[in-house]
Amino acid sequence: MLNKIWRYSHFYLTVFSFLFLLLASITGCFLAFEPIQKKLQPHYIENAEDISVAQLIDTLKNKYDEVLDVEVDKNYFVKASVFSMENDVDGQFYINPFNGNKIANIKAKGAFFEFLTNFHRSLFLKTPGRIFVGISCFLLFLIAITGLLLAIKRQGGFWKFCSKIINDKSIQYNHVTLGRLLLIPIIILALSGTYLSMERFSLLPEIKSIVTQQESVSKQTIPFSDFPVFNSTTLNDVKKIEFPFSTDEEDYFILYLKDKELTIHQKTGDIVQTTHYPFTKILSVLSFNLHTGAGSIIWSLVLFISSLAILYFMYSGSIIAFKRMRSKTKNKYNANQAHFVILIGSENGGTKRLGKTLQQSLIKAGKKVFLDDLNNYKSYPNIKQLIIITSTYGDGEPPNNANLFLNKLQETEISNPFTCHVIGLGSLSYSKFCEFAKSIQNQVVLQNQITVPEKNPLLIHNQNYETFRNWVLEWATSLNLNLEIPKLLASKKQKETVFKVVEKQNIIDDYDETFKLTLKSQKPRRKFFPGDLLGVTPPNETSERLYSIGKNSKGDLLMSIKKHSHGVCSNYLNDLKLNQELKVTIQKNKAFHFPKKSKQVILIANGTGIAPFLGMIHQKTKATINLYWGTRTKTSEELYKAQILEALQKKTLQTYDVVFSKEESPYCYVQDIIARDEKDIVKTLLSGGTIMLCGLITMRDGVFLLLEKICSRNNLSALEVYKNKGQILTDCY
Ligand SMILES: Cc1cc2nc3c(=O)[nH]c(=O)nc-3n(C[C@H](O)[C@H](O)[C@H](O)COP(=O)(O)O)c2cc1C
Repeated sequence: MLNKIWRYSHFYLTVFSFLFLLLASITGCFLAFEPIQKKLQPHYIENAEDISVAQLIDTLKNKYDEVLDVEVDKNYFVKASVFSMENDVDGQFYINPFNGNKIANIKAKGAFFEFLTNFHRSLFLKTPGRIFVGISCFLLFLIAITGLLLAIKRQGGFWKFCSKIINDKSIQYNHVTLGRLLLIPIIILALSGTYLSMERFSLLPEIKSIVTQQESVSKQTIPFSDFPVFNSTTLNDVKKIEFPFSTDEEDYFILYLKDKELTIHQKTGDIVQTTHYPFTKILSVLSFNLHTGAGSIIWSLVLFISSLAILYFMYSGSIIAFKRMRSKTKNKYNANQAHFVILIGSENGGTKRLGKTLQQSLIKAGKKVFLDDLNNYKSYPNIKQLIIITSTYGDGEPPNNANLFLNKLQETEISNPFTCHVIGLGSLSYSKFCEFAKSIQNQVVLQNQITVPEKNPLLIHNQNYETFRNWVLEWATSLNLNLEIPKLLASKKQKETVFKVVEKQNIIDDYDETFKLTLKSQKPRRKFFPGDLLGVTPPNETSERLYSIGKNSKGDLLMSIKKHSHGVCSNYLNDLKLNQELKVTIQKNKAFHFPKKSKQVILIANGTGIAPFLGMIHQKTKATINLYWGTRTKTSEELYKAQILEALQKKTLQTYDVVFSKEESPYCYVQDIIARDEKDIVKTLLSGGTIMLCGLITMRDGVFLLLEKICSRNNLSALEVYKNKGQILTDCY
């Protein structure tokens, strides 16, 4: 409940103050450079703050006929007002406090910074603007605090707040990590700004200065340079020194320090009056310095980074909020009608996306399905299958919308029996990998009315969609369900690109017809990688077909397609003529890109699944590549032979093994030669190398069976571990 309050407050506070924070942060970024730019001025004298007042007064009295006052600003620039017989050194100007020499005239504040300061303070809206900026500043403080509370919850408690955050490359990771780093400067920025606004509108309590008076006790006249108070005070503490108006004893030195004012007898050097400023005034000076960075380059830089970070938080926060809103649940059937119930445990919406994809596939297959949060679990009168998909947070804890589930599971009476499957999403970087899914599995097996076919839940690392999709397909097959689940998670509509057919080659053998299309990108040129997917929508059709694509050594796009006699898309592509243009989309498929870090890569394909590998074998890489391909006949090999030989010659491909299932040969299927090369497989898995599979699901299942045996025969980890580590990549259909 509390967590919900923090989350909504964090969100709505940001929404209310969005525009003001945006403008204030942008101007703040520039204003942070003002103190830096000041320190780079020629009249900046290093170590000026260490000079004693006695030394400064002595120097000035000797140099000028009369001195009226001296001011020391936040950057320790010293301004003196003097009378002198020499014209050019009369009036007020900057001096070098070491020798009293004039170093620069006083200039008005730069027009640029003047403009920015006014905009930053009031957005040129005068008093209402100042009020809004002040309120936004306070809201920024509340946003920081609610963000802190949310982060503490996410990390699994106050003491774990500072523990390592695992980089799951998500925008949340950047949001939380940066927030943790810059939390304190941002809170200081927000509080000091709020304080200055409160002071401006007289909202601070009125506290009077405390004045204490003393009699001048000594009667002896001593030189200024011997005054104890002048000797013990350096310019570091001084804001202003007013000199006595005349030599009359009733006229005093007034020394304005950061926290008090001293009235000093001009003959004896005794302090005759001390005015202690109230703490509200001292805080005001401190707030000004902290909010503007005055006097410190390092703090100015911290403020600059913090202002930039606020802009980033607004961006990343918007993306996170948008993703959450997009993952809101919509149901076609209600809980009472549903035969299939999908319950989700998700904090940031990733898990919900998978649930929604399954929901849509089931609806397309004509099934009554209901999707909800795990926390809303109740009795479902018509349920047959319950699918629980959940992530894990904190240190093995439930995500926000699932913390009540385990209790509800025990308390809810089940009216009719059903089957339950549990899928866990998590990250292997956490010691308690998918712990919450495991806890659910342990609890559901104890329920009498629930059948749990799997001994263990399916555990998915890094939201690997391919693993999820494969599970769904297997689950659907076990229920005799004809389920279509997209190859890729739905993403935003892709832009269409025009390609031209530059080569087409057909091969017909005794079994089927296969053809290879070479396409050149026309305008707008599109970058693509082998393994990406090409979306083709045949004329008069609405649904897009996706093909894995390769690349030849010239950078042209390669497609390898089997012609189906009634296949609308394969016939459309086969009918394309040379130089004919076609509009397609390219969908990034990062999950099947060539691994950049692996030193050894084994590529396994059957049939037209060789297409993406035709590109990968031409890549410049330090990895050793071994290609295994299974096809039916020697004739079908002719389509790709030239490219494969070229790669072998150029040594971008190290070995190539082909097996023919319909020819006389020692091996029939790719699994057979892989079994022959067991040692290489073991070496690849142990050295962190990658095995990539592309082709038919039946081929994939056969290879997986073999790999499982190889793993257990050689005392390797279970195949699942390598899949989860991303060492086994598949693109199968
Ligand atoms: C702060 C934090 C703590 C996490 N703790 C765990 C954990 O203990 N075990 C685990 O397997 N995954 C953990 N994860 C990973 C998430 O479960 C994983 O990223 C999941 O896919 C997020 O799904 P969602 O977007 O639906 O919330 C953690 C992630 C974060 C950001």
